[in-house]
Amino acid sequence: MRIHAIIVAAGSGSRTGRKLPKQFESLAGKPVYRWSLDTFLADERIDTVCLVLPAGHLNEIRAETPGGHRLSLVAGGGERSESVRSAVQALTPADDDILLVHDAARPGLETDTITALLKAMEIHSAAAPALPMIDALKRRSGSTLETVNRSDLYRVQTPQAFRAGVLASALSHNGRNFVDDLEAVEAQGASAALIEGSERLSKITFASDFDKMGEMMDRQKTEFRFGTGFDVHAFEPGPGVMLCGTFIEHDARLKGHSDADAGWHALTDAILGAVALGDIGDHFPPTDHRWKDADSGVFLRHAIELAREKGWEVSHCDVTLICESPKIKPHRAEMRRRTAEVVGLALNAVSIKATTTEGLGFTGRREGIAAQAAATLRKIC
Ligand SMILES: Nc1ccn([C@@H]2O[C@H](COP(=O)(O)OP(=O)(O)OP(=O)(O)O)[C@@H](O)[C@H]2O)c(=O)n1
Ligand SMILES: C[C@](O)(CO)[C@H](O)COP(=O)(O)O
Repeated sequence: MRIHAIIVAAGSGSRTGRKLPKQFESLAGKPVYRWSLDTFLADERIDTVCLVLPAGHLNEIRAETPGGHRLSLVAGGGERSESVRSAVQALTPADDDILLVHDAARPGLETDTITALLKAMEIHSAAAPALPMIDALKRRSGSTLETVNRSDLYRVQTPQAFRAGVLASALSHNGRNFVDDLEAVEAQGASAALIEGSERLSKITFASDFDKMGEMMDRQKTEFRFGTGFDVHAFEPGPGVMLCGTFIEHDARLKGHSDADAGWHALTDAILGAVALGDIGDHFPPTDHRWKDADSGVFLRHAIELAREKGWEVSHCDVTLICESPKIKPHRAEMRRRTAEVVGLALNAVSIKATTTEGLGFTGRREGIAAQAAATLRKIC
């Protein structure tokens, strides 16, 4: 089963009263159509994206749109339903594939909506985001008004999700233009779910909608992740230990392939854990001679760089060192300073703590040191 996104962007946007079709106007830094295109392309669950354009814009948009083999561009028709038909024909999906049909004029698409639609599609053959009616509804009849019961009425948005076989047959058996794609399958009695829509998903229809939508797109969303790490190193004879980038004179050193800095190893794992990129051993195997006696700052910086490549920044960390000796407190300020420097954080976002295990276990018997760490990472979406 494959998942295909169709973005219809072949309309003329006549109701805006502007010359350029609304989907090509710039909004909060990029063309309107690019917002949902980028959201679909960034989503690894989506196998292919089909962007439907006015025939006259195909070459220009092809030149300025990245997307590789997952993106195809198709010429649309005179009505919205014709544009959807062109995309379905070009994609040739299998009957049980999922199609997500979306208006380019709704730039505020978020991944959460795609997730909710795909969940609904586990039991339904169609699904769409919808909002309840919040204003009173009236029907005019001559000079009098009649109140309409709004309890079962909804404003339906896009993307609208379908089993491809259901939508393809509904569109091919009826050549007319539908208000939306759900209308095409409603006549066939398909089971349809409504998931929670949002104001951010509103459509740009009139010129006045640009300002409202631009403000919403400017309001960026911050996503947070939290990771944890744990590490242990045994003592062996030596002049002292390296912990959180700080050398502490002691009657033993920590045994390890690298400098055995258990504090920074736990922190490295917390960062890798937050972004689900495996663990320190995957990236720096103890069998690799390059890491013999290595400064653990190299591991920490590498984890931060890997997270950064995926758009994540470390915003806080908290390390707990577990040992009877050496005493950590006199070195805590230096450990925080070194950690803040390497991770690129303000001092007040770096916590280093220490505890004993009250003489119990291997740390209590002074056989080694354990460390655990937590890290918060944030991403501006
Ligand atoms: N022949 C058409 C008509 C519309 N659409 C797309 O369908 C979406 C929703 O339609 P609507 O808001 O009605 O767009 P327009 O038809 O362009 O607007 P207008 O009715 O004001 O001309 C838009 O992304 C639009 O580009 C399309 O791909 N092909
Ligand atoms: C497809 C649609 O956006 C779903 O809400 C809506 O039906 C389009 O209507 P319009 O009259 O073409 O704007």
